[in-house]
Amino acid sequence: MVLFSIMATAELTRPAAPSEDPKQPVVVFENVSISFDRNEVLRDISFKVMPGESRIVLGPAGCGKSVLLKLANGLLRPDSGRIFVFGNEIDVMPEEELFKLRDRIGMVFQEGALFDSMTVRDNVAYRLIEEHASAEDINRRVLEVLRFVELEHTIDKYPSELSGGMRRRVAIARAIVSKPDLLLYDSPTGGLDPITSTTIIELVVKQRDVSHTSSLLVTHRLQDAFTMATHYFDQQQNKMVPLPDGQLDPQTSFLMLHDRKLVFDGTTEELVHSTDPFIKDYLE
Ligand SMILES: Nc1ncnc2c1ncn2[C@@H]1O[C@H](COP(=O)(O)OP(=O)(O)OP(=O)(O)O)[C@@H](O)[C@H]1O
Repeated sequence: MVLFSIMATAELTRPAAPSEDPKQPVVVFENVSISFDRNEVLRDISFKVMPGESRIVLGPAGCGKSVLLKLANGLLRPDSGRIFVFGNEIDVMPEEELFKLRDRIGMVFQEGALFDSMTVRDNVAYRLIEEHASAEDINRRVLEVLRFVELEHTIDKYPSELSGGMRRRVAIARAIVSKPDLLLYDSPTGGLDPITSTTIIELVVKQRDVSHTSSLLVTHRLQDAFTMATHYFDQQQNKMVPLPDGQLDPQTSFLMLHDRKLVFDGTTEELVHSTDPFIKDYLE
């Protein structure tokens, strides 16, 4: 296993997105539990996401990582506990208010989940159309995000004409089109080969370092997680590069779920040095 040196400097700390109060958590889970048909999936989960932070959610298959993301955008409601997003308690929020709140949240679903019958343009524009943005604004913004994910040339194609990696890029473009303050990524590299996965993580890191958007990212690939923790996006070189001197990104940290509970909440350094037998086993 690779061990990393502690980030000694504060200058790599990213600022909060301009619309955010840097001291107010973007997401707070307080003692959240949820069951389906008496099958308890999450028990007493508490954690925070601060502005500009990327929190990577790890854990074995079926441990509730997707459920946690769905709780964070109000698609599921907890049985007990409280969830705050942008300071609003969402577990008691009426559906129409949740709808408005979700305008500030971008979600990249498992497998991308694009609309197959729509072109790339319409997939990406979907949310802006729902928000009744003007045709001119929609065009401009769709082109802007497709350029960001380097897929401008696919604008008139259908998802079936794209590779798996391209479809994920479109899914990311669709999630960021309305400039969200929180991004929820559900296994953005799931089912992709390692090389394509790295290009998707490079895009996630680019989004993180260019827009400073807070995020929760579920992944099955430890490699993705450690790439995010050890790299940054260099805008001059227009590529992702390792942080100097083996440093770690101070705003990328980890949550680990196991057997319904949150068994880890901490930094990369703390994770790799954990003496917990389950975590050691998981990392190996
Ligand atoms: N809407 C639902 N109704 C009933 N059970 C559900 C529902 N959503 C999730 N579950 C159950 O909750 C558990 C956790 O599911 P979840 O998809 O969150 O796991 P995960 O950690 O994301 O898994 P994976 O790593 O395989 O993607 C599973 O047992 C699943 O069957």
